[in-house]
Amino acid sequence: MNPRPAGDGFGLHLVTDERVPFARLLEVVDAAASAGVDVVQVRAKSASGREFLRQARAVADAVAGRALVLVNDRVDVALAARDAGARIDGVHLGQSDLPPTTARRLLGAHTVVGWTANTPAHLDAASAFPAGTLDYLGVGVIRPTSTKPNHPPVLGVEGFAGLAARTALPCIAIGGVVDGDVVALRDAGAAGVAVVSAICAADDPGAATRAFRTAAAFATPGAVAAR
Ligand SMILES: Cc1ncc(COP(=O)(O)OP(=O)(O)O)c(N)n1
Ligand SMILES: Cc1nc(C(=O)O)sc1CCOP(=O)(O)O
Ligand SMILES: [Mg+2]
Repeated sequence: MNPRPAGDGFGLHLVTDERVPFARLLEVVDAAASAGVDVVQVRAKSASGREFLRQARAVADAVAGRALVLVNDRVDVALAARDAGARIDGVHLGQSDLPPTTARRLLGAHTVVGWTANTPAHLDAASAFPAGTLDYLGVGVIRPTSTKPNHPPVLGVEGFAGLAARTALPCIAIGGVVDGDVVALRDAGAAGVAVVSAICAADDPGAATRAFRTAAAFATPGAVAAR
């Protein structure tokens, strides 16, 4: 089960920003879902398990089936939110979270499991998992970003391309990405982009989402050939 791309075939992931007051964040999620975001990932690094569960359920309610909803880091929170009736489509796991093989077993085949891969060794480890373990890789950072303190080294578009070339898995570019990067990242092999600030900090998150969608449409192979 791959993260469902929009009609232009380019995946747009919104990762929630815990710096934004939660009521505003739900407005952002609603606007982005209306404007065609493909995936909303609930990220709440400093929340308790109980608070993270509350946020995951509320985000899933706000999305209301218009995009996939993933939980960052916490398989237990994804399971608990599902148990409470929320539509949770999967998880995004980092290198220090539960192994993707465990997540796959616990969450089942019809669940999205994404994994962070920032180095050649991570890419090779991703390829070594049994087929069907992972749906996509998050690869970054493209640029320095204040959203993730102590983020991994900056790859730039060229560094991203080098990592993406090592795997057949879809690679989602993350870290400092803006809509003006979409064409270059797609040309570099990105199956999509994941953004926090570019949508969450925008005055008009719907317009910000549409700017990514428009850029992705211009970056489709057909549109490139037609230019
Ligand atoms: C799509 C996507 N890619 C990478 C990440 C980073 O995940 P992780 O390495 O677990 O870091 P945190 O987000 O937990 O700080 C991501 N969240 N999404
Ligand atoms: C959550 C996250 N993970 C990253 C990684 O490279 O693993 S970069 C990042 C933050 C992305 O936020 P923004 O779009 O505001 O730069
Ligand atoms: Mg993580």
